Amino acid sequence: MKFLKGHGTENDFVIIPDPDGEIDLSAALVAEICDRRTGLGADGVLRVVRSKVSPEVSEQAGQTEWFMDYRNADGSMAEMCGNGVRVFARYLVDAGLAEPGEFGIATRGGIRKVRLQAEGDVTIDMGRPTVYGESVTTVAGQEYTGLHVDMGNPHLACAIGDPVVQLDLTHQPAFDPGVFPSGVNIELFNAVGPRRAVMRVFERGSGETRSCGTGAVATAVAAAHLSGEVTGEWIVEVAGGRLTVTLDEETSYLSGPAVIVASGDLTLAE
Ligand SMILES: N[C@@H](CCC[C@H](N)C(=O)O)C(=O)O
Repeated sequence: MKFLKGHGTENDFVIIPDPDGEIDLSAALVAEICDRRTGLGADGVLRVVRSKVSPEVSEQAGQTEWFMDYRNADGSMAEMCGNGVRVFARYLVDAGLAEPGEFGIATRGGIRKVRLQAEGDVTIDMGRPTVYGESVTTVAGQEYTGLHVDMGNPHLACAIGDPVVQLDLTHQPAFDPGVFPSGVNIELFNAVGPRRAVMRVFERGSGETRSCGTGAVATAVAAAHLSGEVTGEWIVEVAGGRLTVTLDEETSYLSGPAVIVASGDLTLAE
């Protein structure tokens, strides 16, 4: 099996090209690949498959050539992955499978339009965030209130008073399963100035990661709600770098670096 490794602000992925949809990617195989000690190690897997051979996105096939089949490190499927789409787009362009410029990528959460050149940052139109009410989470015994934001996948973005760098995010934060029956990605952030936030994230299916694109947009939405200025540009600083989120009346955009760092052949041990 051919593979590549890439990351977007250190949210890292194993990319598996499977244009004709021939690989049976079981949850166990994904978990094995993503294991950081016994596998290649990654926050998730991006299977690159043509939309027309992917029954899950058959209604998007007329508009997009490629489907990002995203899996979390534990093998579970997710609807969307913002950094994943950016790395996926970088792979398509580097591999000559898409032209630099603008094109759409199919995801379980719908089509996402990307914009990129041969080099440099990758920008995605992330769609209009859906904002629900407040909900609570408990992190290391401390309860925090946040905003439930849907980016295609579920988020709870919490502005907290404690410095996020000091949080113990080793364990799964508690959340209300009545509000999030399929689990949730939890962002904790400090608003550190006008239109700037420092964020940490505990991702559903992957644990704490060094960045999360959908989480960065959810954080900007929650921070913007608190500030009262619901449109404009936000810088979201994460452990792995810096993302720019732009909110307007209609939609949201996510920009940042996305790079491919390695490639090889993967032979599975017996
Ligand atoms: N890291 C991603 C989000 C990946 C999916 C998430 N863990 C979920 O289960 O919803 C991003 O960059 O958005």
